[in-house]
Amino acid sequence: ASLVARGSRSRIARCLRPLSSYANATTDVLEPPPAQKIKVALCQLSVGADKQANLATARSAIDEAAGAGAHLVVLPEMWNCPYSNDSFPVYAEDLEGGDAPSAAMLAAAAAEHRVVLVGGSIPERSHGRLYNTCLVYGRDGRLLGKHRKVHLFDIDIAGKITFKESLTLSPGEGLTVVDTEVGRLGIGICYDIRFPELAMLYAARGCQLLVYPGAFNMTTGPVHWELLQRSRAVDGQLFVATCSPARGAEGYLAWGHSTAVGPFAEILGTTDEKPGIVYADMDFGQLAERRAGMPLRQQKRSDLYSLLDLTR
Ligand SMILES: O=C(O)CCC(=O)C(=O)O
Repeated sequence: ASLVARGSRSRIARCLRPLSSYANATTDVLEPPPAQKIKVALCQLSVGADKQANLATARSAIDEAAGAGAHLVVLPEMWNCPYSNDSFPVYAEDLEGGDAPSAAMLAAAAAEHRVVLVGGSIPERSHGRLYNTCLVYGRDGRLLGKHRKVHLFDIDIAGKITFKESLTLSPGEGLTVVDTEVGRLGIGICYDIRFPELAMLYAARGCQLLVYPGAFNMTTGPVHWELLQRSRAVDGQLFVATCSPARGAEGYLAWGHSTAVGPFAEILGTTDEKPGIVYADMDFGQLAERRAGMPLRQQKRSDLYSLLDLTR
């Protein structure tokens, strides 16, 4: 009953559908939009306690990236606030409530520079709950998509790192595929990258590039960050981009290493832990080439296994 009260009625109803009714849900692979060649900028930003300063830092990075000819600009996870459960409620913005300076800055910057902007993530307040939310803007500054992190970062690795986003945040309830002027994007936030089914559903829906704003840490970053990106790219035969905050001197220490990966798992651009912008050229025409050379989609044994898209 409490679940229903929290607004999950439709989700429960969906779960009660007989499995057989999903049978064809993921076999219909959507064709991607026409292939484009784009320049992507991943802005690895310094983030501190001063929200105004964080906004100014983000704005000047977008300006710089656009000035360098980027068509798609990406910001990090939680770029307007320190990454901590104490900070999320304090820095959160109500996107429908009219007082959302971070969102306003993103919309204005996208429109002014005529770039597609994947605005990292910020804490969002909505109807008494908090979400870790990514806003995607088109070249006219219009909001094209909103992804609320669906897999919350709740881990406890003894003696290394404990974090529990669910203490303050609620999970999103949907997948986010966004058709933009630069191509079809699938959006995930940080921990979402650990779930291959999400990425494979995005691939099935014709996404050309998966974008994950993220802030891995000093324990999982060195071992998993690049591995996960290259895995998602090679499984889905598509492009992957991640964007992290730069590493600060205290508090949550982000791994950094914002990276762009091609559909053969090749690293197209990466960096260390310091602030900076990573540029990568992506030719979405390569997707057809890679998929023709290694026709994994046709070779799948759908008679033995399949991925169910429960959102359809
Ligand atoms: O998956 C990890 O190791 C890190 C994830 C994370 O930092 C996050 O989801 O914010």
